[in-house]
Amino acid sequence: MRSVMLVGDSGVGKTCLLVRFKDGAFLAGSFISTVGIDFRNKVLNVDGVKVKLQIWDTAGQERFRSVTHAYYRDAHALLLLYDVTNKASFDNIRAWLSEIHEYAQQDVVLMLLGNKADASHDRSVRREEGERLAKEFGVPFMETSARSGLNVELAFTAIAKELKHRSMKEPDEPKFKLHEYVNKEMKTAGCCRS
Ligand SMILES: Nc1nc2c(ncn2[C@@H]2O[C@H](COP(=O)(O)OP(=O)(O)OP(=O)(O)O)[C@@H](O)[C@H]2O)c(=O)[nH]1
Repeated sequence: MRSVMLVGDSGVGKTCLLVRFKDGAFLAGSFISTVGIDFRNKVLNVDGVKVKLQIWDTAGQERFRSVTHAYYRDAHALLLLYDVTNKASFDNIRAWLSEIHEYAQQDVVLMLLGNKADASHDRSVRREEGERLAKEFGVPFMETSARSGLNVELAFTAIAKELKHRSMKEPDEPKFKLHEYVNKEMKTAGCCRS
């Protein structure tokens, strides 16, 4: 079982992203903030191998930070989210990265996601800004939408591929490079993969 944690400000869409991935649906209706931490399991078939993901949905609210800090250490991968319609959530990414640096394992698999890419009218963070920040910190990046499904499957599959590769360590197998995989997928998909 590989453990993946969703982190980022309150309201960026962590719960919705997980529900979209797990159930293929958008959690419409009023926003119910996560209290503390919650998890869902999902088994993925990665190149013919079953990869079990335990996906932790953390509360973004400041008052739950001490609860979530305790879980960082056990995470094999982190999906760090901001909301493209909320500039403050983007500006906070630097603070999230230093928190990750402090509490997570050094070799944790990390990916930055700009969520709510569907909300083009309310957008306040351009894709290029997300790309630039991700490049500065050397992490793979993609925009997602829990509402439309854009890149949701891809984000989790990319993480699962990397985790599978790390756990197998077969010397004959060519090294999987998460960065290259994401870049290639983004290029083929163009702007609008769902
Ligand atoms: N347009 C749009 N709205 C979204 C998307 N994802 C989430 N939302 C909305 O954003 C709000 C917050 O979503 P949540 O998934 O509950 O946010 P969260 O990050 O889990 O918040 P906390 O639990 O407080 O940390 C809800 O009203 C969702 O309907 C998306 O991809 N597009």
